[in-house]
Amino acid sequence: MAAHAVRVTGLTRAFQERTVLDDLDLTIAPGEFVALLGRSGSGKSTLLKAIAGLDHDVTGSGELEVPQEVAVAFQDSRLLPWLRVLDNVELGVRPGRGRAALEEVGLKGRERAWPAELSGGEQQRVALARCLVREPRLLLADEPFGALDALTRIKMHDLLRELCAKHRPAVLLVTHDVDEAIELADRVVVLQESRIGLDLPARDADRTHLLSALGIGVAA
Ligand SMILES: Nc1ncnc2c1ncn2[C@@H]1O[C@H](COP(=O)(O)OP(=O)(O)OP(=O)(O)O)[C@@H](O)[C@H]1O
Repeated sequence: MAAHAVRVTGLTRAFQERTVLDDLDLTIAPGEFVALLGRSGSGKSTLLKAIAGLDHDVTGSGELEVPQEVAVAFQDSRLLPWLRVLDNVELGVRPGRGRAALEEVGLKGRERAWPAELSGGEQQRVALARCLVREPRLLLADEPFGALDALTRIKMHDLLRELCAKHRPAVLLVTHDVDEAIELADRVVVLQESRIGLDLPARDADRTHLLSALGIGVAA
């Protein structure tokens, strides 16, 4: 097995005059779950897109090593409205594995539904199933639960934890939610001033410390 699921060295990305990522390094081990925090506009999505291979304008002395089997989940499920749930899940992959994946995310029986007939949480479950059928070695998730209500979010946390324990992909989860990061991840990293400023095991991560790293003061 490869020594790492992601290895980024010297990654730089600028938009016009503004350098968003500057000579950034990040390594993720196989099976490791990393939560990426950072202030709004700090470059979290930019980093995720670069790792996903969706950004061809990254520059610098950058070296990007990412496995072939990558799946990406976004805040909106990005399901195609004209395809039924099962066809969305199996889009671009060999048919046949979608039913099992839908069962894994608790949507057995909804294969023939249209995306518009599903709730937001159910649509995110379909998006997770779509990731699962790809058997990813790396799952990149950009605020996948950001638009969900609190209760649905808790259920999705449980589901993601369960799926990760079973399939063991490496995960890079972009989130605004410090508690979500500590709860789900093995390791928490914070983007600060265009680089990884803070990098620590989730078990050592302290809520107040992380909030202050994000520039959010907490009253004692
Ligand atoms: N295509 C683009 N063109 C110009 N500027 C961009 C582009 N994409 C991102 N940026 C800028 O880069 C910076 C980082 O954006 P990014 O979306 O990565 O931040 P983020 O940390 O994910 O923010 P948020 O938490 O608010 O989603 C922002 O200032 C944004 O305006």
